[in-house]
Amino acid sequence: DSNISRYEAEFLEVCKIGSGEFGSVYKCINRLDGCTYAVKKSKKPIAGSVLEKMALNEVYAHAVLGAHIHVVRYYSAWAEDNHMIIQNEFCNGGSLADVISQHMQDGKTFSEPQLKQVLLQVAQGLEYIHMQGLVHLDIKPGNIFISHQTRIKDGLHEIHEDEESNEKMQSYSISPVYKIGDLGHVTSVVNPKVEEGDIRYLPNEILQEDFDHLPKADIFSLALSVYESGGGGPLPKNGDDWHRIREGLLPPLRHLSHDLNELLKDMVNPDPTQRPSVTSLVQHSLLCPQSNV
Ligand SMILES: Cn1cc(CCO)c2c3c(c(-c4ccccc4Cl)cc21)C(=O)NC3=O
Repeated sequence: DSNISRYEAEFLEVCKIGSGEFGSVYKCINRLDGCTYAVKKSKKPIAGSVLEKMALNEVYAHAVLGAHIHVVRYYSAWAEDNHMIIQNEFCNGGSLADVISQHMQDGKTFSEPQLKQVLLQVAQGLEYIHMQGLVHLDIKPGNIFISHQTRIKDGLHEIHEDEESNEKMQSYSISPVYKIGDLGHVTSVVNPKVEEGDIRYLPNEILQEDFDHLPKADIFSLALSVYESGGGGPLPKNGDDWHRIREGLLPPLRHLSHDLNELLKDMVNPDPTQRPSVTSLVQHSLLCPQSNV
């Protein structure tokens, strides 16, 4: 194979923005279009292995899931020098997990209107995924990315922290946009190949290998992601606390309304058929615009 790296040829690597057993993610500027992207480099998985299936799965899912404002946009993927590389939309506001750990440090938390925005926007992204006959299966704060845009006098334009012109521009920031990322566990509802997601956000039926209501597993994980964003974390990985939540016992968050606490409780109902569908969520009176100003 040619020893010129497409990664080096096409991108200027700005900095590493994440790493884990999956590989590393870099903030990169494309030399041709000048735009910023998130580029993940992972060791090329062994041919025929589960990891290879997941890596291909992720690319197939992105390809099917075209463009939706609440799903991180995919641009390209390729293999080079024994690595898999995927180029995605860069979200400049970090992940929901970053915001939660920031809140833990400075003792702050999301307000009710902000939490409703997280719930509504991620539900809209999930509705798009479910409508394609797919499920995410790893919804969690670490996979929900945030994009801040500033609206200048006329039109929208992304802020880049290194852009000194911001203060001169008459710009003001508008509310953040939440986007579902990391499609590595995405599978089809009809012919599921389930790779379990993060145990802290997983409903019990998936652990029991009951895959008859997969879309409702995403609803369960979304509820716990919002619950943790509202200060209900850190969430248990096992033990009695883990099982209590799976029995539907979710201690109410005191600074939130009874209605929002009840909605989150409905979303973690032990019986997946009793949890609201994503369509009923996005139309829920509690989440519609006039109710959360
Ligand atoms: C760790 N990390 C930090 C970020 C930036 C958040 O401000 C990030 C992104 C992505 C991803 C990502 C996740 C899974 C697969 C591929 C990618 Cl590029 C990971 C990211 C992604 O697809 N888009 C991102 O912004």
